[in-house]
Amino acid sequence: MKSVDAHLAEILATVRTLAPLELELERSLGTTLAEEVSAPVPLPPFDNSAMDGYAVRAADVEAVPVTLPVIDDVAAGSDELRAVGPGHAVRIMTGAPMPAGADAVVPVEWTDGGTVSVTINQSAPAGNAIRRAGEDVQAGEVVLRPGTVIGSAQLGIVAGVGRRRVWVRPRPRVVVLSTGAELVEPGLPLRTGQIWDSNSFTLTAAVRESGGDGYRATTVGDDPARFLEQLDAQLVRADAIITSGGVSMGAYEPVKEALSPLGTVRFEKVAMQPGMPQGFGVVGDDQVPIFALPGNPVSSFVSFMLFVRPALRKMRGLPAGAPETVSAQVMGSLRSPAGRRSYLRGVLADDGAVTPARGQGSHQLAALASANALIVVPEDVTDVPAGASVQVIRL
Ligand SMILES: Nc1nc2c(c(=O)[nH]1)N[C@H]1C(S)=C(S)[C@@H](COP(=O)(O)OP(=O)(O)OC[C@H]3O[C@@H](n4cnc5c(N)ncnc54)[C@H](O)[C@@H]3O)O[C@H]1N2
Ligand code: MOO
Repeated sequence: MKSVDAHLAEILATVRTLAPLELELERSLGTTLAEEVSAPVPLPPFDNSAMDGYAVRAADVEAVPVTLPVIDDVAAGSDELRAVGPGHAVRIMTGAPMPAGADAVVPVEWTDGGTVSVTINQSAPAGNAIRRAGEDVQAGEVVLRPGTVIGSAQLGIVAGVGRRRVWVRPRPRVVVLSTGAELVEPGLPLRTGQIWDSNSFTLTAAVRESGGDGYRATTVGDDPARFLEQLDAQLVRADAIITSGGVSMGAYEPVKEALSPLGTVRFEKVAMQPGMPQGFGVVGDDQVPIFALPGNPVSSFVSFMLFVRPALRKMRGLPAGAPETVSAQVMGSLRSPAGRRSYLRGVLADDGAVTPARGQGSHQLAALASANALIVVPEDVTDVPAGASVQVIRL
């Protein structure tokens, strides 16, 4: 059997980092920056007031109380400014440019709030409540480097330096296609032998959580020809395809039957539990990577975490490898098949104790939903006693 590490290595060697493109700022959330972004001007661009109050000469408010004439009113955005002469005050708002001559701002709370003249009750030292030009960023300074994932604050600074469009590696578009004649859309009634399709929802959501744009395609039954038609229709909008089901040893395995003859997708047994049957390869003229995951709900989810998620990171231009693990102490005994690496579901507490979930079957989706960690049991270990130290992957 192929090892988990060898399978991941093959996947990472096959998938390519997506080419950069220039996107409108609004569409760049969750993408990876592919250029250096710098500020064309200093930020703030000019000295300005940090508070609503009065711009004065500090020397004029050393002895208080003092009453000064208010010679002007400046709001943020004002561009016609009168200089503040000795003994004068200018009413000023937060963000408004400092008028020439003034070297301090007295907050309105320290005054009587007058508009013709103002009585100041507390001294303000030179520089008080002034935000200097370039205090955030100098002109020409780099604010974001390539490889940065654009979140809300990063999107904000791109706008803040005046950019409308930005070069990024896009979020990978991933089409999720589940197969199985027994599958029914949630919301519709079940007949004997049917189950509601959950995998396509789980996997599409997992794509989104992993920084991709997941598209859930219509489920296909057990007919390989129908599967190929649907795959063909979806390829135009996909940077990667995920299928679920139809990859093991049964009589109706549409994914395996449809893809094996192409010669570009391999179906193998990977030494893990759950998730042993795996298909991976490329399809179509553009050699789109395809992950043919096993149909059991826990198996497809675990396969996604181990293989698809790192691949999506590589496509996004981010460092990619096996999921990180942390040490934990297991609160019950565990069993694992010899020669296979197990990923058992557990609840990891803040104190580093991990409690195995009640159901460890590949079909026990509720137990997966109750878990927040996968407990990793190495290939050469078959019994883990309660209290042992284990490695876990946080979900
Ligand atoms: N004789 C053997 N039988 C099986 C083997 C084997 O090695 N020899 N492997 C088992 C393992 S391990 C797995 S995992 C499954 C993988 O099966 P398939 O990928 O072919 O998936 P299906 O047969 O279509 O379905 C398996 C199971 O999962 C349910 N399912 C499928 N799709 C969905 C979905 N979208 N939402 C919810 N549940 C789904 C399906 O009803 C089946 O119960 O094969 C074992 N058998
Ligand atoms: O390997 Mo299967 O994925 O255990 O249920």
